[in-house]
Amino acid sequence: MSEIVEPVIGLIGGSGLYDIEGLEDRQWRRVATPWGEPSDELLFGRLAGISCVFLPRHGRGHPTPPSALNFRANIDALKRSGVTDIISLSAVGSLQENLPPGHFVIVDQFIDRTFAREKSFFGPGCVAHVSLAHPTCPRLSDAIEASGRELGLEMTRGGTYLAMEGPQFSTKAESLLYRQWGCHVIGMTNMPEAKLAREAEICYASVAMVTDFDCWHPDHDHVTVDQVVKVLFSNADKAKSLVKALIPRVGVARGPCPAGCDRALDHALITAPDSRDPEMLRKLDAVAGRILKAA
Ligand SMILES: CSC[C@H]1O[C@H](OP(=O)(O)O)[C@H](O)[C@@H]1O
Ligand SMILES: Nc1ncnc2[nH]cnc12
Repeated sequence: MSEIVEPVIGLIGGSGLYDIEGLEDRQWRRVATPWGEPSDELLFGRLAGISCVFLPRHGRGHPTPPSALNFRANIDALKRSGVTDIISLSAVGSLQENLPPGHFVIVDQFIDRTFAREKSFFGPGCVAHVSLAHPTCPRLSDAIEASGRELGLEMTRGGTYLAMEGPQFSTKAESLLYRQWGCHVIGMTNMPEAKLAREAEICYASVAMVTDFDCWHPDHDHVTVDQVVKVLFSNADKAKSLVKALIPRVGVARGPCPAGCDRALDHALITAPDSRDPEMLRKLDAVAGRILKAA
């Protein structure tokens, strides 16, 4: 693959981010998927002439908790809409002293402790195993870092996001354990989102915006939603500036992803062509269309 691609940027807005300002030709549209309903309609528009698609992760008004999110429908809907790059914007708790509320972390690793979610597009009738050694896209993360530095945001490049099931926040014992594991931030949503983006061959990067110190810190109150929401709004303003700066940087026509995110399925399918379930293949039309059409 050597062609030049015009990126279509997908933005997944987490808690506190239910809209994107400054989009031209804005249109909220329902996108149907074989995996069910996404969290909400998708907002289509252009920013600096670049095509963007925004999805509020929990829906407008935040009706949907983390465990009830249809992650497969969300990622499929973005893929089906032509999205090449996903920037996830998320509220997180901090597990490190040097990452205070208001700080942004460009996540590069995850530990997935979620257990009540559909985590793959593949399954009986079409089995695939993609690599997740490096679950985020370095090219996209470079662009986020450059834009964040330009804006003077307090930002750290690299960090491990502990994905918990929720909806309750962690116990102190859990929080201390995750610190021992070397995790930097904790949230409830980036998994299986990042896994599914990889299966769908979409570059994925995550901006984790710290709202609290979870419950491990001896000098801070334990996390509450009130406390999170207080910080959320100032984080959301910074996130909106970041997005505005970032889109022209990510949106330039470019070649294939140097890390291979856009070719993740090249060596992942193991089910022999004549053992594949046609119904399953139909559902995979958007996610794995590139590779299935070539087969
Ligand atoms: C309102 S605090 C807990 C909530 O916020 C985070 O969600 P998101 O990543 O969509 O910003 C966290 O993971 C929880 O779902
Ligand atoms: N402390 C925390 N734990 C899990 N998810 C969060 N989102 C924001 N703060 C959080």
